[in-house]
Amino acid sequence: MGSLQLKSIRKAFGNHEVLKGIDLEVKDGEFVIFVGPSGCGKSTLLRVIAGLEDATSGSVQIDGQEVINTPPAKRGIAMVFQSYALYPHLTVKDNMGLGLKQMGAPKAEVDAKVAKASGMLSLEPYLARRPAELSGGQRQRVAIGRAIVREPKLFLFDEPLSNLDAALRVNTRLEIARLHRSLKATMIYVTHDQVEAMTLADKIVVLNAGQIEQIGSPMELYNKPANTFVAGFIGSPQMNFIEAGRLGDGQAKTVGIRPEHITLSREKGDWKGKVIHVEHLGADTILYLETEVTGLLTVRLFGEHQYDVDDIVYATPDTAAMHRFGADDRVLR
Ligand SMILES: Nc1ncnc2c1ncn2[C@@H]1O[C@H](COP(=O)(O)OP(=O)(O)OP(=O)(O)O)[C@@H](O)[C@H]1O
Repeated sequence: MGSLQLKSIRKAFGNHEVLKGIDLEVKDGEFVIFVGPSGCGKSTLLRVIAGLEDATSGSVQIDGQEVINTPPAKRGIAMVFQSYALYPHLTVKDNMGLGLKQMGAPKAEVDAKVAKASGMLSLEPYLARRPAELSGGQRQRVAIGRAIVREPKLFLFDEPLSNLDAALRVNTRLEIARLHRSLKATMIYVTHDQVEAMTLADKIVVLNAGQIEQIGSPMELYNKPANTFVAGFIGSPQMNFIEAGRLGDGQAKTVGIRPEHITLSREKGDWKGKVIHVEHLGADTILYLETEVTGLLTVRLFGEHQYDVDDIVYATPDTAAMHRFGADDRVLR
């Protein structure tokens, strides 16, 4: 079991209120990811859940039990940090088993659980090494293994892949997804990386300036953003925002259209413009246009295209995929 309930969590450092009333329900077995711009309070919220930071007010319940006054070690959680936080003088095996050993578990149990976790993470060849003799990816797997060995109710990950190179990030991401499936554990994960959030999460929590902007599955946030903040934050390249009046829409303030929901033609279309930059990414091409109606417009075309800087083109949006936002920046349905 590992459900989590946060009620009205507030946290201030001096006069600076970093969390402004967070309410959140995480079900047993869910994978929940916190995203948001730098400084919005993601890590602070994770640390409040872990008990590494005291909330100024509010309630944290794990499996229905209030833990706000419970020390971190007694909350039944395990945290994996970006910096691995391994003991340099201990071997991989001892790093992984230390938590259980300190809790007084018998040696045979510690050995069995370390063997099982190291099997899941393909760490068997490295058990006798010390952290300095491992690559970054291997160290992060040891940190994850150490969390698994403790069989926590909740796994908390604070940007665990940020120190890894691109290829290793992908591998380790797959490994975390696989672990989540096999352990059926509750995981809460902080990241800057959109791809990680979209691919790993059952539920994404978008935070902004200490408040939740929207909670939803990755595709809900992509297809039905509640406001311009979420619309602009989820999706890369970013959604285009156009002043609604320019499109003759008197009711909305802003119209949003994703770069992949626009087609281009050299002959005809809705918005005439000039190509100002082209990015060939292999599987797709990103074009930046300047059009009279929309101003700067980003267009994403699948495959390779022969458009060049200074070409005159016509862009046509898929009107069914447009998002309309009102004066308060909330979506109009
Ligand atoms: N111990 C502290 N003392 C004072 N201010 C703090 C402390 N820890 C965090 N803050 C401030 O709280 C705010 C939120 O920080 P937090 O680390 O939670 O953000 P974040 O969303 O995780 O950012 P990033 O993505 O850059 O890691 C920031 O303005 C930060 O400067």
